[in-house]
Amino acid sequence: MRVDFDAVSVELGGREVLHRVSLSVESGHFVGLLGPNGSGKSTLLRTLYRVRTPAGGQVRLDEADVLRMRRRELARTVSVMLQETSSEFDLTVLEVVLLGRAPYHGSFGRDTAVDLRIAHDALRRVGSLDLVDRMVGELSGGQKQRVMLARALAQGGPVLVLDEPTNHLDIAHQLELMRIVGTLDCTVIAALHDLNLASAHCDEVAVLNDGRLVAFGPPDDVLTPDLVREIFAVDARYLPDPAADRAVLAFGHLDDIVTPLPRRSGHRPTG
Ligand SMILES: Nc1ncnc2c1ncn2[C@@H]1O[C@H](COP(=O)(O)OP(=O)(O)OP(=O)(O)O)[C@@H](O)[C@H]1O
Repeated sequence: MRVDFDAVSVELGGREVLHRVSLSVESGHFVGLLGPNGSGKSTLLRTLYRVRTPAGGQVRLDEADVLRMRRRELARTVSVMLQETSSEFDLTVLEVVLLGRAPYHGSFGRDTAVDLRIAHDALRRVGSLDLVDRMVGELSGGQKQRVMLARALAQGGPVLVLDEPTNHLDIAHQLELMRIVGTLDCTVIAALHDLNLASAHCDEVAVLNDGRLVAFGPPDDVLTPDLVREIFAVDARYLPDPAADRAVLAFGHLDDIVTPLPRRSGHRPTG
């Protein structure tokens, strides 16, 4: 399913936090949404699952305006990996993952055998089936995050939205999450902070700065050292990674470049 943000503007607290953002995500593509803190990534994602209503512009799923879709239809179409909230602390892992099946039930619907199978499958895919009977409130940050991915997978829509999905994960689970997401047969939009992770796994990246879209395209075209320097205010350069047959971004403080640190005589190499 194709996702179109068409000149989307959002006002919050009397301030325009998104300014006419236009972005088209092709069906089946994995797009990384990048940008400094406060640049508007979460707000843009929220317009897609209708937690924020644009002051101007339109968000479309194929040709459908999300504001005109029925809530249940939207929930069956856009799966969202949320951060867990305190309301889930008293539920078991299985109960939380089954919440992803709610859009498929009537008001008093019960979980079916199919729902249970889908929930168990989702937990197996994220490597968390062993947690199935644990209370969510007792889990570590990374364990909770994998459970929330399982819930989004159980939701099963053709569009998947992830907001900083890897911030609690150790490096192995970061790579695993990106691998799982990359193999899904759906359109994925993920707010990410790790530029190398985005570069290695996304088809395209979109860069926001101060509520405006400043670049969109394949990661290698977009994430130039100049762009990274300008938008993220850090020094950036590519270093070869022969094992992966690609280059990776390395970062440093801009100040270190402008004003090199004085050499400390005690640490001079000998010999
Ligand atoms: N409820 C709100 N009321 C007023 N301003 C808000 C509200 N929510 C967010 N903002 C502001 O909107 C701007 C964009 O916030 P948003 O959370 O979308 O950024 P982000 O790029 O996701 O940031 P981060 O990387 O820190 O998660 C920020 O300046 C933020 O302070």
